[in-house]
Amino acid sequence: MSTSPPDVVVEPDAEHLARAGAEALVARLAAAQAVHGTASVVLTGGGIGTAVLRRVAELAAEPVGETVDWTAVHVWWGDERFVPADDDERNEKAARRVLLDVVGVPAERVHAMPASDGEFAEPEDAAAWYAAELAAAAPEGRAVPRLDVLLLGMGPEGHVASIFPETPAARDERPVVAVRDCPKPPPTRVSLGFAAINAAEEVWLLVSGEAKAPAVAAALAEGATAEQLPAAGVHGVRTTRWLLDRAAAAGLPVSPGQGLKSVSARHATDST
Ligand SMILES: O=C1O[C@H](COP(=O)(O)O)[C@@H](O)[C@H](O)[C@H]1O
Repeated sequence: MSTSPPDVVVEPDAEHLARAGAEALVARLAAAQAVHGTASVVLTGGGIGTAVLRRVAELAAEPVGETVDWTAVHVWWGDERFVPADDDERNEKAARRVLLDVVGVPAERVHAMPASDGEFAEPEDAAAWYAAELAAAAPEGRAVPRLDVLLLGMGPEGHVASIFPETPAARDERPVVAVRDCPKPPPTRVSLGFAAINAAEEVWLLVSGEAKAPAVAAALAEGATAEQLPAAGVHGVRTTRWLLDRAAAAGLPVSPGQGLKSVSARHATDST
């Protein structure tokens, strides 16, 4: 499938990145609601991903944030740690605390991945259930519903969601996969696979810090396969956007504006 080249947005530091990401997300959700009545977002865990959600919650109290009707937003997750529901490692727990409970997304629109102390004892069963949830929300014959924005963090080795390099998840063609023996703790997880991630309208990778600069550069260069470097294997149907701070962008071969397509998040507009 041919996809347009990624946009690359570089902000001075993590704080500006979180602010820019939050502003862009609010604008995107508002635009999707203007067209469809509802919007859908796929959340990520991680440091900068959670910082963006915190900034979105702060924006919600400002006029610009009021452009989103949070009762009409569907929330999904890109990956989750298969631990008890109240474990601090849960991506869901952080998202609820910093954003969802603050802005009041209705429970029926919050599509959390199962926890290990819930209905399913095995992550494979949890993954199959989440795949069925996605399919139930999708149009006939499709595996996933319209996902307006899918947020991803990235690890220093290039993992996205819980797809780690050279692991079974990186070779799995199912929309949702169970992850065991994850190189980063906790070891048991559930993750969207490439098939679901790459069905999203827009995929935004939020990356901060110099430790991630080599993987950012490798993912944006030609050559790496998705199995070797999962971040290189993700893209949106319409848009793929890398939101970086200067430290994470340090390994890019050319500075934005001199070869890479560079846009300001503030000016990222919806063309739905
Ligand atoms: O384990 C995970 O890590 C990534 C990146 O986290 P970060 O703290 O290095 O930004 C995150 O995107 C993913 O959702 C999470 O489960």
